[in-house]
Amino acid sequence: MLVQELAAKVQQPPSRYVQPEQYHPVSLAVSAEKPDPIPVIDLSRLLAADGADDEGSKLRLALESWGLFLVDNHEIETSLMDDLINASREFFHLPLEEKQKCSNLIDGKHFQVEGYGNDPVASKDQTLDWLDRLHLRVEPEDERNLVHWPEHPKCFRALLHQYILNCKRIKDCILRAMARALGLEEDYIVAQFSNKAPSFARFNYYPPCPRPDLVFGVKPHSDSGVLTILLMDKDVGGLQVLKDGGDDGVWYDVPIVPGALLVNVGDAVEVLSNGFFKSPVHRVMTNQERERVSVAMFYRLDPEMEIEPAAELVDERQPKRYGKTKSKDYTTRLFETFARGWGHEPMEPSSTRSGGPES
Ligand SMILES: O=C(O)CCC(=O)C(=O)O
Ligand SMILES: [Fe+2]
Repeated sequence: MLVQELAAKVQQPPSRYVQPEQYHPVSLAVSAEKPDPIPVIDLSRLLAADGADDEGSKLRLALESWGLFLVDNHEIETSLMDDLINASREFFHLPLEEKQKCSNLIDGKHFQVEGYGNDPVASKDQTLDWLDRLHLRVEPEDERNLVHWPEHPKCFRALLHQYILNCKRIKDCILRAMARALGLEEDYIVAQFSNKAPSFARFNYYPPCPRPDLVFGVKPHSDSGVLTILLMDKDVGGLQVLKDGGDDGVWYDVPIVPGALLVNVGDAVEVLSNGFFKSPVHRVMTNQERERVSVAMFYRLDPEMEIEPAAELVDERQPKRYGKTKSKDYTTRLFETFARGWGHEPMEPSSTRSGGPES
């Protein structure tokens, strides 16, 4: 059942949405105090940077400590971001029959990654998250499956297309700056993308939830790909990031900064950087009164591509922390661990990490 329909009916979340006690959203430490605030990086200054100046070192520090940062001065018009969020909200507010035209179920039964509906469910023991989604493969452009792209609101497709073009530009700038910050050749990360590398737009819709103390909007996970660019609801927060990993980690609210986008690295960058850059564990809290909408752009490598730490970042002092893995094997492990309840496992040498609801 769609969470939106459920939310309109029930006073209490059904047991399938209630987290086991040890994972209750409130039983984990949350801190409003930030050791160092999540940085806001100015993209135009980053572009001009040569890696040694302020913005480049700010980026490096952000990715070593948080694994994420906010970015402004990115040249996406505020009106485009607002219109896309509004069009997404409008889509989720359409009658069910209209939304079902984009359904992610084939013949009403078999789940496929693209389309509108629930997140995939791997087992009957899986605790479910309080959200619905519209998931679209947006690149390569000639492989777009327009049957899943909403026809209403009328502006939706054009806005999304415009937004994708802008995000691609931002993604490439950031990946180049990241390579510079790691001391690698500027195109090192960009060159890992083949023209078959897929990217996805994921529209998340979180209806109000009667028990934010028991239910997650999205349970803790890390994103498996290379980079995620997130456009957040301007009015309703909920995203939190875990600092310093492991059981002793502390959760911090990601602030809403008007006009800024959130960028986080995924597991693939953690591997390529030999662990210098962290793929952050994050989660989404629900809200009792207000719905929330977000749009995530996920950039992934070609599923057949093998990745491993850059040779330049491995030496006697910094031994290789991850083995060689096929990109698509992340996707498989991602979904298995996420379904088990905690979409992240402590890193071990030569193992891969996994997480992320983006499958
Ligand atoms: O809605 C958000 O703020 C984040 C969602 C998220 O983490 C994801 O879609 O992977
Ligand atoms: Fe995520």
